[in-house]
Amino acid sequence: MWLWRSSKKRSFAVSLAKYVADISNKFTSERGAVTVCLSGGSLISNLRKLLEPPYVDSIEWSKWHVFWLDERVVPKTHEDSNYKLAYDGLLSKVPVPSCNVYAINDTLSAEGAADDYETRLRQLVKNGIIASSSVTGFPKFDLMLLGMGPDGHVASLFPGHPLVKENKRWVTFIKDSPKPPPERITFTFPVINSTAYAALVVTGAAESVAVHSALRGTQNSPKLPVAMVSPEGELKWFLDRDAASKL
Ligand SMILES: O=C1O[C@H](COP(=O)(O)O)[C@@H](O)[C@H](O)[C@H]1O
Repeated sequence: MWLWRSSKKRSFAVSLAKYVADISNKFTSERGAVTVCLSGGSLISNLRKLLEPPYVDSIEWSKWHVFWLDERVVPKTHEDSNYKLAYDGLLSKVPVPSCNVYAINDTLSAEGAADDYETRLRQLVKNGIIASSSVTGFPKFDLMLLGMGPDGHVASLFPGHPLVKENKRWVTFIKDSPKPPPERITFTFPVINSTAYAALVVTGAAESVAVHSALRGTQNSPKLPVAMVSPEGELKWFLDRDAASKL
């Protein structure tokens, strides 16, 4: 596990952009494509330096395939949509082909949208766009960019919720999310933990207690969802000064 702590907001965003660009370049040159999973929340603004030189010009955006670790079951035009957040803040400003952007079907129920997303992922594994983990048999995305809420949730996997124990489904749904909106779909931990590269990108003082619990907690501390992120590949934490303030 690798930890990057920042004392300046600017260098935090630059370090994150360099990390994403380096991984993107590795996969696009090695296998002609890169599968990138986005979160909602503060992540998209934390990726802002990707839109500036040298990163915006060095990334082969046409080879990106974009997924969501979790999505709120709302229309794509709704202010709560993680797709809308990413589209407005990143995807509308770079030449990722629209056919490579895998948004949920927002006309379906939460159950239906989760089933549909999992079916589409299975198809993309079959045709080789998404790799498959030889260790777990779950899909192996190239890069997951995870945010974390102040309660230690990642994707839409919340502390104490039974979904954190789901070990068969690739994508599941929640109808009682403690954070609004209540209906969401989410990747499960076996999928998250099969990724090749994962970055936990955390900013803000409100998150510092959960960061401390995940990184310095004792065995007696309750295990937050964020502490269950343990990929077979590489995990890096990107913390700004406020999020790291209790370490
Ligand atoms: O609801 C959500 O929250 C988490 C954390 O958001 P943040 O604003 O505290 O960074 C986010 O990672 C997730 O994708 C989103 O649906």
